Amino acid sequence: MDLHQDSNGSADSQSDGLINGNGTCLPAAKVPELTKLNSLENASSRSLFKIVHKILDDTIDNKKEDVPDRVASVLKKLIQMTEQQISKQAEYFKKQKNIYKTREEKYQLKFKVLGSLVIGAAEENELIKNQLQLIKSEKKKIEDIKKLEDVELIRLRQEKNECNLEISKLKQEIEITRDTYETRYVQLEKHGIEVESELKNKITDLENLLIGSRKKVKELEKFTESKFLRWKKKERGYKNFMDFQSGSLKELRIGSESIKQEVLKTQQIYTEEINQFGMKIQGLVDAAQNYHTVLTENRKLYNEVQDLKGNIRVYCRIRPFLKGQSQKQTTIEYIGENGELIVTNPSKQIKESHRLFKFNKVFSPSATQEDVFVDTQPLIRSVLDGYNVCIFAYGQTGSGKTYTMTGPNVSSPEDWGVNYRALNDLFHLSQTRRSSFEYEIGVQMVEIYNEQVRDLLTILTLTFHTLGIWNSTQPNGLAVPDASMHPVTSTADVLELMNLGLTNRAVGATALNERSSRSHSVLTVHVRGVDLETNGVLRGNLHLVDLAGSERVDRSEATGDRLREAQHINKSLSALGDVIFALAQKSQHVPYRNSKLTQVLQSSLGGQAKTLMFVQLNPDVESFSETISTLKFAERVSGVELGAARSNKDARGVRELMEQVSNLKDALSKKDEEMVRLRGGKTTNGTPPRGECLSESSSHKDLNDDDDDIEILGLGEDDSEERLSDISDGGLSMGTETDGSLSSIVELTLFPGASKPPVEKPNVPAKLPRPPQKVAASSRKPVQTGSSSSSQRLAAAPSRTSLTKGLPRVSLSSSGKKSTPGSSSVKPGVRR
Ligand SMILES: Nc1ncnc2c1ncn2[C@@H]1O[C@H](COP(=O)(O)OP(=O)(O)OP(=O)(O)O)[C@@H](O)[C@H]1O
Repeated sequence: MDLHQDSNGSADSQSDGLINGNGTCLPAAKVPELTKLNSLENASSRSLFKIVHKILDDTIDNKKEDVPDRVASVLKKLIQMTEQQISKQAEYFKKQKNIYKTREEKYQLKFKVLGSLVIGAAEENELIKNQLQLIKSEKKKIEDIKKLEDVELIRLRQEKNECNLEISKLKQEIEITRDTYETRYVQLEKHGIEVESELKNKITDLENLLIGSRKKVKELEKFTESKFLRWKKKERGYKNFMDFQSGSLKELRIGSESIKQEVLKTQQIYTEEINQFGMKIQGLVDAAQNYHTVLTENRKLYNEVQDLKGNIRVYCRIRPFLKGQSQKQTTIEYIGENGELIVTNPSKQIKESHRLFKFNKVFSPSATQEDVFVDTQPLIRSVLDGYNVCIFAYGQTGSGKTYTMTGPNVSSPEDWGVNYRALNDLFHLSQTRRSSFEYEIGVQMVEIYNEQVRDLLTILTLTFHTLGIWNSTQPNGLAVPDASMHPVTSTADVLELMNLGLTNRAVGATALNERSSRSHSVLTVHVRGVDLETNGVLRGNLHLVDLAGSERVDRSEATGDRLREAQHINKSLSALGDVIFALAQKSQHVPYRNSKLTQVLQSSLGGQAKTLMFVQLNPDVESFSETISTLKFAERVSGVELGAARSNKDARGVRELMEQVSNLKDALSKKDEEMVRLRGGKTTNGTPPRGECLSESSSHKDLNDDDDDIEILGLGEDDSEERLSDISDGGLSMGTETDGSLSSIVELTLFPGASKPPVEKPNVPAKLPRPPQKVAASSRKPVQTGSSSSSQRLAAAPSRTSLTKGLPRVSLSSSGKKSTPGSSSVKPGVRR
């Protein structure tokens, strides 16, 4: 606030006077009095300033000396007032500030309220707008309806007019109709009166009739009553009859109850008996199980004996249908676990279409390379013990010979055939024996093509060098010394060499098989072992032979070179058959020299070697006749005994083996006795149990197994023997062929486990297949069957039959040179 203003806010004093406390201006002459202290108290600041100015002016003008005290007091007062005013002003400002603050807050609140009010108002506004919109649309609709109603109203009005017109018309019509009806009514009334009188007459007539009818009803009631009484009588009679019937029914029930009790008793007795019977059967099952164990052991022993006797083993392998052949019909009807095989020609449902063969083993199409090798392994391993072993694959083109011997894919060990697996196994075994033996293994591989021997392990040149063959008595035991010998120490070496060999192998094309091998390939593994303890040397060699296809020449449609090839192949296969046969006959002369193949294999086909033949079959029905001739050949081979295999070491070993043979024979006879005991002792006709017979001829074991099976099925001894004897009529053959009608019987009798139910045939054949061993065995005694005709037939059986019966004939005629006399036939029971 301006200092020139007093506390009451009065106006400025005049320039020449002072303003007093009431706001009036003081004259300048009174100033000195006012400056006295008590009067200054109430002076305003403006007047004080004026006083100060006056004093100062006076002082300047008059130069008075008492001025300073008064001035000082005035100034002091002035300052105090100024201070008070300032503090008042400050307080006033503070208050004002607080007031403003509260006002501001209030206003802010109001602002907020107003803001929310504004938002609410806006929303409301929006709603109202919407409602307005709705009302507008509603209004429009109502207006539309109203328009429609107006139109309707006009239409109704028109209708009303029309109706009015109609009504007036109708009214006129009604008037007319009423008049006509009235006249009609009068007429009808007249008529009614006439009819009434008529009806009254009729009613009196009817009443008379009713009286008559009532009379009749009464009569009828009397008649019905008498009938009812009669029926009642009858009912009583029936009731008596029913009572009698129910009485007898009760009696029947009691009777049936007692029968039931009896049946229950009988059932109980039966159950007990069945339980006892079950226990007996259990005993029989146990016995049968033991019997089977004994059978298995016997079979093992038999195999060992057969091994020692030197029987040529025959394994039959059936190849599966190739891709794209799945729709083809198969000729294989049955594959038994014990080497039985039934082939049939499904396209010809004739009697002879079923044929049974029996070999050491039959591998089904699903058999793996490993399965095949596992059964071959023991034979291969004996090479390390100094034995000569020959394994060859025989069969028509495309039947799987190369698959079995070599395998389809060398790079995959699972596909390896017998060749690779054999060498692999030999390496493995020689390693495990290295502490007691030191082995050297060498490999030769030759091919016999058109009767020329060629080395397959030299680098291929355009012209093959034909090699000479030495006989096996050469000091080094090599049949083809000129063929390169390759020492091998690992499977990798073998793989490398055989790859070279396979590349070099001559492959020709025929109509039957594009890849058909038209040559025999012979892989020979030579093993030389030194016993580190005794320094004794043993030598063994293994011939692994993949023969060329055995099919007939006419079928392959070959001409020219191919015909010549086929003739050579057939000639060598015939020669192989002849050699095997001569060995079986113990002939003085064995015709090794008839073919290069037999010359090469000489050391492994002799009496001291172990021989295994894989018979390969194509299951395709088109190959049926080839299959049969292959199987016939194999069947003949399977019965051939070459004599005990001998190890190529000192004689001590042979003696040991002979001892082993007699020990095995003893063990076998014991087993036979045990088996007879299990089967229930002696036979009914007093003959010694067959086991005793068989113990004398242990090589009959397979047949014996069959006999046992027959007996289990309840066929009489005599009967079965007769049949078995009859079979030998077949001559040489190891008697395993049979006709079509036999198949079911064969299944039932030889393979009781076969699931196929036997089909009843009208003519049961008198022959049963006879496994080869029985016929071929030298020590076989004629079986006492009580049927003289069968034994006569056995005696009268042809003495010799060609071993090469199943072989193609073209080569024989074309070569013009047949095997040595005696080699073309075989005795039915090969005697030793
Ligand atoms: N067990 C099998 N499993 C699968 N395929 C097989 C079997 N056996 C043979 N094959 C196939 O059948 C075909 C013919 O087989 P392979 O060449 O071994 O017959 P082959 O008898 O050696 O014929 P060739 O007389 O011409 O030498 C081949 O494609 C082969 O892979």
